[in-house]
Amino acid sequence: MAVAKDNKETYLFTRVDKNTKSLPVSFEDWALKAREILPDGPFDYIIGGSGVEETLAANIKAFSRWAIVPRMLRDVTHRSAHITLFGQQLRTPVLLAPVGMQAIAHPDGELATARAAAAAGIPFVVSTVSSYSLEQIAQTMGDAPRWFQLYWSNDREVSASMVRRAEAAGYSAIVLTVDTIMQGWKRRDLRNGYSPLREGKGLANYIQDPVFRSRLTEVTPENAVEEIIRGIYHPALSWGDIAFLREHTSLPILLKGILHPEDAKLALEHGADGIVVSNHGGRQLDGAVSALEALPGIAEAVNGRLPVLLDSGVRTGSDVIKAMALGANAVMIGRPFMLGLAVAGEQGVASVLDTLLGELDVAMALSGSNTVADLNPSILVRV
Ligand SMILES: Cc1cc2nc3c(=O)[nH]c(=O)nc-3n(C[C@H](O)[C@H](O)[C@H](O)COP(=O)(O)O)c2cc1C
Ligand SMILES: O=C(O)C(=O)c1ccccc1
Repeated sequence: MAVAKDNKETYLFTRVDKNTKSLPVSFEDWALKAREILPDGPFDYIIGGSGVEETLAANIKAFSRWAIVPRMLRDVTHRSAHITLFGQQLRTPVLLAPVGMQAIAHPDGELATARAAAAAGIPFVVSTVSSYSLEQIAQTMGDAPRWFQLYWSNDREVSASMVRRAEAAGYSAIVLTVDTIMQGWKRRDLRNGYSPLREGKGLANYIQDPVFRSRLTEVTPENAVEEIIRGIYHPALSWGDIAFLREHTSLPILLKGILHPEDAKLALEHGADGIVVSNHGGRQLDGAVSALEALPGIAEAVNGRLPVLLDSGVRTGSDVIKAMALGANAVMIGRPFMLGLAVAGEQGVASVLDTLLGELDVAMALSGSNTVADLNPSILVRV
């Protein structure tokens, strides 16, 4: 078959012409490979959810309850999935969710993820509990887009200091995670006796922080772990704390972990610039509503007044389309890229992204969608 090299429409054919056998092409296949490579502790930590993993399963099932009703004969030659988010032009509506302690998957951890994200032009949301410091990660990314995820600290000055550092290092938004005021109940980790935080895999940002350091009598990994654990679980977090954060940064602030439409309205009232509809990938409150089920009610409550992102269960290009059609302005993925990282480092993350974006492009074409504006409820049916 004659196949033009740079022709987008022949994406799949050119791909099949290449050797596609070397790396997995689905979430399930990446998970099988990662299972072979990783010890039980890290594998279960990454793949697992809380409780009986009801919400973890619900996140996936929710996507099957919607079907795309494709439109035909719409000339999709010049389609594009680009979006504008906080003034930033992005070629796709996909971001890498904040995932902490990435050295448990691969020794290069966030540095590998950052390089793959930068190469793909996809924003990387760097976690507070990353294995490399936010400055080191920024250095590998040049001008590529990056956001910083904040875990609130009991010691507000530590939070303020981290946000200042993120701003100085070229991060362009702050994602405050509000669903992790304590750790979810994770049976797998209890069974394995595994705590990557305790093992010191998430210290980098703290150890580098001048305010945090000033709180320790002696800066040792052991002391740092104890101090982090004292500070990171913060059941007293309340709407009043958003004002403090607002005073300490001029960057857009997103609240991650919103599931109730009333909380979406409160986020607006308290000056948030965006929200992430998320149940933390089914890792926090088991039995919680799936993110996709929560989305339409939240989109309605927000009514276009601020960007709504979604994560938890996005696995395929069609999933991206469904979330966008139900009101998301962008989506984030967590476990999919972590499995790629575990199996093949930077190349693995790059491959996961390449597959997802390829699927999204084909799904846009076959659903008759030229731009993200075509991704609206008129192309979905509840099944
Ligand atoms: C291993 C792991 C670590 C995570 N660490 C963080 C974190 O540090 N901060 C945060 O806000 N969310 C964290 N999350 C949640 C993700 O940001 C995201 O909400 C979730 O992975 C999305 O669901 P998905 O894995 O089904 O794509 C973590 C998720 C995983 C799997
Ligand atoms: O594992 C997680 O999902 C997570 O978000 C987290 C929270 C606190 C410390 C380390 C990771």
